[in-house]
Amino acid sequence: MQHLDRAEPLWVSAVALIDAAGRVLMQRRPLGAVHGGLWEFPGGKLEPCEAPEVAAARELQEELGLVTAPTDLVPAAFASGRTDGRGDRPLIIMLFVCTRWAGTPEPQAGASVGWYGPTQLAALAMPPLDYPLAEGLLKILQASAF
Ligand SMILES: Nc1nc2c([nH]c(=O)n2[C@@H]2O[C@H](COP(=O)(O)OP(=O)(O)OP(=O)(O)O)[C@@H](O)[C@H]2O)c(=O)[nH]1
Repeated sequence: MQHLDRAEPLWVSAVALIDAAGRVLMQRRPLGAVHGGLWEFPGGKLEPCEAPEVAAARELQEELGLVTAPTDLVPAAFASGRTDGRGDRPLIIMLFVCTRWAGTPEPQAGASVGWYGPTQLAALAMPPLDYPLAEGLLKILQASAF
């Protein structure tokens, strides 16, 4: 009999911004934060009753000052695990691909961003669930014309 987990999952939306050269924007978490210094896809937690695409667009605006339309966010991959740091609950991260946005990424204090090609992306140090997300993304990028 499987153990029933009664903790509410934490739902997170994340975005792979792809530029004209096929590079992916990654964000480095501030040192001292949970997963400090690691590279992740920009994004964040869904607010109550918020649709994943809407959360993803909101997080891009809040974290990087970028404007995107939720309709320009294409579902690409998801990863499931458990939260690290504070608490221990199921964690589900939904990754979208986006090739159209307005603005130049401006990371918040302590964070930084970089554009990475597929080989570089695979070699970055990331939080645990960003690895399967990156793997899923790279398969999609290989198979498509993004
Ligand atoms: N991207 C990513 N986030 C993870 C992983 N594991 C894990 O617990 N998280 C947590 O998922 C949450 C992502 O939401 P967020 O991006 O809005 O969080 P945040 O940096 O503002 O930090 P916060 O939790 O202090 O508000 C964070 O609490 C982060 O620590 C993982 O493998 N990848």
